[in-house]
Amino acid sequence: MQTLCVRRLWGSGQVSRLVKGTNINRSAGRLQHTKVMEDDKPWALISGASEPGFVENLTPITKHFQILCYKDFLQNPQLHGPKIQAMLVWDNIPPTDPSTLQLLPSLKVVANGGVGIDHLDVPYISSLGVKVTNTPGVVSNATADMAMGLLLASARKIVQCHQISVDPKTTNHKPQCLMGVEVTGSTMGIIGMGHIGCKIAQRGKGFDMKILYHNRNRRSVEDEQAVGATYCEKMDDLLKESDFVVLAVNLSPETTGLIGHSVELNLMKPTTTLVNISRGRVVDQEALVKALQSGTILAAALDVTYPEPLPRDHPLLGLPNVLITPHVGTDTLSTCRKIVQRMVENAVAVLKGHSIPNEVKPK
Ligand SMILES: O=C(O)[C@H](O)CO
Repeated sequence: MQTLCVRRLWGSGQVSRLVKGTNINRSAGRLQHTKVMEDDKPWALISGASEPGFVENLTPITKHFQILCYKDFLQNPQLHGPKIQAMLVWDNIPPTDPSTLQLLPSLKVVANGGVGIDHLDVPYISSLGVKVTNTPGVVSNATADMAMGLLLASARKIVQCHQISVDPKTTNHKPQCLMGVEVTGSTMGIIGMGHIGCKIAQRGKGFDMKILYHNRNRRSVEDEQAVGATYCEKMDDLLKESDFVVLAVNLSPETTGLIGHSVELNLMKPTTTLVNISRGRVVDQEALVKALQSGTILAAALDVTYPEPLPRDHPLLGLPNVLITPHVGTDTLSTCRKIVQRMVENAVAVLKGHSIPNEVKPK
């Protein structure tokens, strides 16, 4: 039996009626859960692993779109075809493989929620005449906060401190192994000085840190002064000097495996902590495991890995000097609201032929 489950429009309370032109037989008597507005709003397909309704409830998407979740779309071939004009990509889960795109002949925009678009094949999507957009800027503060959170938590062993504090079997609440690393006055090397990198630098300044950075292109002197960061033309110099190396680059063919064993990890000091809030593949993970096991570097604090999540038997999970979070850099309610808002603005701009706030062009 086929079940139709177009997402319920929150608060609408309206009589069910399918948008005209959608070829679904109402007489099947399975539409009692389907609330669809009686208007001509374009349909948007939404991907993601969040709980049903999560994204739609962050901001009033339904003012602009009739929303259809990807699972429902897959299960209901009646919904394939020309209705859907926008795809809203959430959680970096992109249903943009060629076979899915074939089912969406009227698609005009793939609007990504987030700045990283490494999960999208932009040249291919663009070759179909479909625009791609992302949400830079709005993610930066939350991601920079997370970088500092990971850095501090790793340096001051906050997770271990918590575990010992709540362990009913503990007799020694302040063992020496909880001794931390001083953050104030240390040196932070930021690789990737885009919007997020700059925000991390500003935060580092608040901790009286010396800030070094390496970037494809040197920032202007004004930018450097504004964030108080010193440029290292050679990444090696940054790696040798930093107490905390923070990765804030986009994932691209040039940055894949940027931090590997034979050179980069070996250049770091045995007292250095690696913080990654960019993408897991920027680091050669096997090399990282070896470097952490052998004491080549002190610790790693990772919001991103590959894959995500790691298999439960992955060696990184068993190391005492690793702190891992599940790619939550942008996950605050207010930032997620801003992301969805921007996704929608981008998608609406494409459909209305207006200037697009954040178009991503194929390289
Ligand atoms: O790219 C981003 O903005 C975040 O990692 C969320 O995907």
